[in-house]
Amino acid sequence: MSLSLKKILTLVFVREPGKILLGMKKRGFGCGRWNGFGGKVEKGETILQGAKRELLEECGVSAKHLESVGLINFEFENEPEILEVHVFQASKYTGEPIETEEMRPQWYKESEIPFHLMWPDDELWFPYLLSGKQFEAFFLFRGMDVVLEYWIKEKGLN
Ligand SMILES: Nc1nc(SCCc2ccccc2)c2[nH]cnc2n1
Repeated sequence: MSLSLKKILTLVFVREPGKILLGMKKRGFGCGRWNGFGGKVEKGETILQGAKRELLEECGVSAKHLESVGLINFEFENEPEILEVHVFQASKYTGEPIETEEMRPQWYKESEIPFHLMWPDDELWFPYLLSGKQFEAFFLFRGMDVVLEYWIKEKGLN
């Protein structure tokens, strides 16, 4: 069996009552879509440290404590590398979000999330994120716009 190539990535959502901070990706993977803040986990750092680092680098927000909310595996048809995305949320943080080369931050009301300008899977798992339900999910993509298959499971606290 082939070695499954996994790329470990992070995704962080900053929360205020009734609102969520999204960033417009200005370059690279997912460019042109609103998303959480995140990216690669570097050698020598934990996934949690990587998540905090990316949040700070991408919008200047410093989160002392991140809450783990989900784990999503993304597979793309005919590509060997699976993206394993660790999803977190931050409700305690310091710093006003600022625009960087990577991301343009904007607060959205939870009732006005711009799903048409986000990855097509997001509207499927956002209800878990917004309701604070921990979840695991899998999405098989054809290209960047079509979800061929998926599942989402709610996770009890271990
Ligand atoms: N919401 C969402 N995010 C991603 S990639 C998130 C991880 C990442 C990757 C690269 C730079 C920064 C952050 C997705 N891929 C396929 N559907 C998706 N949905």
